[in-house]
Amino acid sequence: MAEENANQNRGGFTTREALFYHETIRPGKLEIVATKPMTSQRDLSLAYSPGVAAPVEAIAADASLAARYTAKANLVAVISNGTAILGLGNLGALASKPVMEGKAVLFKRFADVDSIDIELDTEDPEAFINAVALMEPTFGGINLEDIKAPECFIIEAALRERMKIPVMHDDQHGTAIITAAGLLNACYLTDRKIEDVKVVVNGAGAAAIACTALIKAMGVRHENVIMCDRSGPITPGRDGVDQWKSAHAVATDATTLEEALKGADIFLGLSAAGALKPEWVAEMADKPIIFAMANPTPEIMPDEAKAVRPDAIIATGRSDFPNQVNNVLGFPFIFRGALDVQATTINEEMKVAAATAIAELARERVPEEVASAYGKNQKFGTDYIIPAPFDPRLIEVVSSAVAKAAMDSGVAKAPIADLDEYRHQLKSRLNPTTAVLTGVYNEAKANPKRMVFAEAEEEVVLRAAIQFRDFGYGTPILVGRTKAVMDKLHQLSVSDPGSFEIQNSADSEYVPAMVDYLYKRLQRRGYTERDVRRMVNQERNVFAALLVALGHGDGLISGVTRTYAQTVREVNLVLDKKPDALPFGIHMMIGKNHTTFLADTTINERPNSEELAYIAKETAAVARRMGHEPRVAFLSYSTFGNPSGQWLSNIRDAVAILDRDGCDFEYEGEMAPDAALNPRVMSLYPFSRLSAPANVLIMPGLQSANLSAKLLRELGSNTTIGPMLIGMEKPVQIVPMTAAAPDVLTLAVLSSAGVVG
Ligand SMILES: NC(=O)C1=CN([C@@H]2O[C@H](COP(=O)(O)OP(=O)(O)OC[C@H]3O[C@@H](n4cnc5c(N)ncnc54)[C@H](OP(=O)(O)O)[C@@H]3O)[C@@H](O)[C@H]2O)C=CC1
Ligand SMILES: CC(=O)C(=O)O
Ligand SMILES: [Mg+2]
Repeated sequence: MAEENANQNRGGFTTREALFYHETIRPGKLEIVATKPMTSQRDLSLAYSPGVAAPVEAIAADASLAARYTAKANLVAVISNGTAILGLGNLGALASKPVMEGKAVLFKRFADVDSIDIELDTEDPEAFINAVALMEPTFGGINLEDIKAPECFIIEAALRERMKIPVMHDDQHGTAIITAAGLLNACYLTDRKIEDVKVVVNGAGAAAIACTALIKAMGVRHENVIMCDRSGPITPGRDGVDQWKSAHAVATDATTLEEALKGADIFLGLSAAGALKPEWVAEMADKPIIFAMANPTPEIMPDEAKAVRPDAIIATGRSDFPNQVNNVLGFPFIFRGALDVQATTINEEMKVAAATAIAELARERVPEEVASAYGKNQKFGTDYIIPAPFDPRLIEVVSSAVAKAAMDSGVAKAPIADLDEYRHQLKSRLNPTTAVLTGVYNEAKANPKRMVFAEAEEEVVLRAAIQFRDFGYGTPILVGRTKAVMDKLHQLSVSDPGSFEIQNSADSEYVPAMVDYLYKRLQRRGYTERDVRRMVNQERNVFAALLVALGHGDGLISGVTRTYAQTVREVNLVLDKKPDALPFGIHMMIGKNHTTFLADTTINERPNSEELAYIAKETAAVARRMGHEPRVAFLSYSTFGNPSGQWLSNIRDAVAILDRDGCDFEYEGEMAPDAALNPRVMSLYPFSRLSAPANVLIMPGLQSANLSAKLLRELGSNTTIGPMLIGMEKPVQIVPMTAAAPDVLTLAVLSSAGVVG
């Protein structure tokens, strides 16, 4: 690779970096992961011979059981012959593999659809059709990709006819759905009526023809669309025009793309890099809408278009510019919905439902995860006409709309009875935290509290506070300098900043009472009134805790500007622990199939047996409040005395205390983590009182607890929530200094729902 090629800028990275990405870790972007254990002779017998005969016979007797006993129902093939790889042209089946692997990964990442790429080395439609049709037993759906027109039309129509599973050529229909959604919103933003817009489509291939058909079905008038191919506008009777292009022929005086664009409202580019010149854009109507969707290089770069038409709305197919109009927003979610109802096809109703759902979603407030991922505030407008691919709402909203449309139009073999429950499952599918925390969120909403956000000048905290209010969890009280907080609220495009309660120690009416209260509390602990006044005025944790102590707020959240220990110290100046309580910390680890609670991860360095027993009981209670039947393991390096050691008696005594107290949950110890968590190791100890792997792990000391929590956060694949502080007289939560807004929000909600505290 010549050095200048290696360093070619490809939009924020070089050719070398893109190649390294594909080469490193292991070549390519995909691997297959088994869903069942395969570690013992028994596993082998079950998975393969003789066990596998059971599902074989069942499926032979009833084909529908393939959905139950195999991966078929959630498996989609991404199939290409490489004749139209993005906008790079016909580079052959093998060269298309990186794109197809990529699409397979996107299926998994965005919609938990298992997917595999298949590249077929043929340009003969008949051979292609036969090869794909024969694969019907393997897959739940077929996503055709990057097959050029007009062969793609013949191939897709034949396969839809022959196969009883959904077949969709993504470059046609996936693209059309997203384009329609984007155009609806762009027209809305520029006050255009869909039936009046004048559109020039550049390109007359797979994507262009399908997009044009769909926007016409949604109201754009046939005579208002001029479609151009490499030879210019397609007019009735023009030579060399096939049946698919001629369906969009219109009479026009324009003989070139340039002429066609004069006065046009919309340019829809599904052609090739650089096909649109800035000087032609200059001739378009006011507030022109420019969708330059060729990949990887658009028909015109956004800055070139903006330079001549600052009033334009511009979209491309790329992730590195605003308004990514790309079928990645569609195909994962469309297939998710289709698979979930076992749709026999993807019909027009399902496509229109998807387009409408995506368009409507863009008009709603953008969630924090998206704002964090994109590093800026996104709000419906000319630079945000369509949701971003990382928007976690897409799966819920688009897939459920598609599933419903499939049911309503009679193509669902397995209709869903409870669509609300289905939406909930969709949400949880990618984010197990959602499933675990939904009950807590609902509890918070049912009984909204006033939560003091002690560090409201910090953006992560402010974002969390805004969501706390907007999602109806309660009322945030923002502690900070009034102007600094107001400026940040404006920067975050909050429409009603004046409606937030801001508490500023410089002018709060509560200060005299606070000083009075705190002085009484601290005067015999070495503090003068002047010390106290200074702390109230200058220490935001002290001021915030006083708001709670004096009843102006129900709970407190802090931690991003001070270390954990310092924040605890400042809060303790004002608030006590609960009588007879031992404050401690819990980390919650949420994995795909299990949730585990770890304690004490923050406060007590060497808990004695009474303290360990207390921590176990309280952590079990938190687990239960969060809907998990607790199974407590007291962890150690030793399992039931082996190896022996001098640190074990504490743990044994803690178990004896639970025996004495007659607890209503399972507990056991001392045990090493494998004896607590791994069923095979557990089976070596048939006398153990744990009926299943433990989900509450009581650690022997702060060192091991804190290290484990942090190691799991850094090295494990689980989502970590916490530390959650237990045992304070008022709900107080202290987040890590590295917390992002969703972490702050989660702890605020857990606290306000009374689940922890
Ligand atoms: N953003 C997105 O989500 C998507 C973008 N695309 C992009 O759309 C483009 C076309 O893809 P696809 O439809 O699958 O490919 P096809 O091969 O089916 O179609 C290509 C079309 O583009 C036309 N074309 C090529 N160069 C020019 C040019 N300079 N001026 C006018 N027309 C031109 C061809 O004209 P002719 O018929 O005369 O050969 C043909 O009609 C690609 O760049 C692709 O990356 C596609 C799908 C999704
Ligand atoms: C995005 C896509 O599918 C394409 O450019 O072909
Ligand atoms: Mg494509």
